[in-house]
Amino acid sequence: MHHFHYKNNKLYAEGVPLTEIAEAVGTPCYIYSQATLTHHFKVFDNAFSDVPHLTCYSVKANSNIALLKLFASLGGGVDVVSGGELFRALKADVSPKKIVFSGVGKTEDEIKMALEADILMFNVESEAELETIHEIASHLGKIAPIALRVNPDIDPKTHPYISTGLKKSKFGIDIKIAEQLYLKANHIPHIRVIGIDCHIGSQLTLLSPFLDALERIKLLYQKLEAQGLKLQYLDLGGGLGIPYGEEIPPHPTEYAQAIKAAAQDLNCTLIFEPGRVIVGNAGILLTKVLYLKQGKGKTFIIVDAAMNDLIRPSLYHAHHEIKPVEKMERPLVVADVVGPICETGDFFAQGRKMPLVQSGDLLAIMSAGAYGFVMSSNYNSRPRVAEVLVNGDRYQVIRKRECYEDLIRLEKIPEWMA
Ligand SMILES: Cc1ncc(COP(=O)(O)O)c(C=O)c1O
Ligand SMILES: N[C@@H](CCCC[NH3+])C(=O)O
Repeated sequence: MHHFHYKNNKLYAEGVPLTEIAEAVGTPCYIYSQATLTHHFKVFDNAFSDVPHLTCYSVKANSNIALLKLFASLGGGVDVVSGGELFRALKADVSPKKIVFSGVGKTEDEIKMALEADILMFNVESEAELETIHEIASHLGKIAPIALRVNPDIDPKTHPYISTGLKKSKFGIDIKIAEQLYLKANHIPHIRVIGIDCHIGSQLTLLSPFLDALERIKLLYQKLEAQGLKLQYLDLGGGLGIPYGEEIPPHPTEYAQAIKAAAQDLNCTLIFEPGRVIVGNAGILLTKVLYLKQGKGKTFIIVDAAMNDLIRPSLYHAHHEIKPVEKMERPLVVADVVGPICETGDFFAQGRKMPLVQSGDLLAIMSAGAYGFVMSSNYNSRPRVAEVLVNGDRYQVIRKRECYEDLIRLEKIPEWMA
């Protein structure tokens, strides 16, 4: 379904021309399609509708509270990795019993907050963390529901920065020692062992690493069951990739069929933590061309968005399609699309065939709904941009553009300098 589409050579988000949003809200800004968000969530969730499951949207991909509210209204839970994400989820009225808490470095305050909220479970990533959770739970007179996040040592065949399920990575508990830790955890008074979890990486474009990981997890699950430890939840994390350019990742229904077939002999509730596959292609970053500049043997298209707004190209050399908001007869050039920041790494595309745009033209940087706004910063003291949600013919700003005052609001000049 294409909710970002051309009509009369103009790019629309659902029923709204992007030129209209640019005029009213200004650029740069993020624009999300509610129809796409809803469709992606439903396609994923419905693919598992014939088995007990819970879709826990991974908040880190895009944490805007309006989006969390939307997924909660569709019956979703969430996967959080910090107190801040938990706070947002609770504000968005996500049911605490649909919240899982992952992450290698949960602080005491975060653990306390999650215990007080009565979340579904902690995905525990080390023995030391398990002990801390136990200590805090016993202070509070609570029982902490947990799963161990097991590292199955599988190569997800994705970018090294977003691979998490290899033995050498910081994530999860080595599958070789997980069994012992399970048996130990099962006897800790303020801990209730209810699940098993793994997450091997992000932007996976093959099914096989998911299935290889599941095979290993399944073996451990069955070993534990044989020893009388029956786990109620099997959390397979997130990671399903999306097409940014040429790649063709498995469709969620294909993914679901393969997982369901492999897990059919396990009598448990499946949990998923999809992020990118739900929001990635439901958002764009709208930007305006500021200047054209002829470099040595190449053209620079300088736009008003920068790496502080969308860091994926700079950080991972990630590919994002860049489309003109108004299609015109223009010759093609090979260009670098760059931002105003004082870093050579501040680019959205390098050596890309682009229409020879002019100053004032609008461009849409596609597939920017996941790990876009959430990874933005104030580098170069650039206010963070607005986020806009489109719903049919309507749209609304769901996060205002920051102003210069916002940039210094939390800062203080020491008294001795006054
Ligand atoms: C524990 C965990 N769950 C879920 C996700 C979501 O991943 P994705 O956005 O690739 O679906 C991540 C990010 O990789 C993660 O670290
Ligand atoms: N930030 C990464 C994904 C990280 C996944 C987090 N576990 C990206 O933009 O692709």
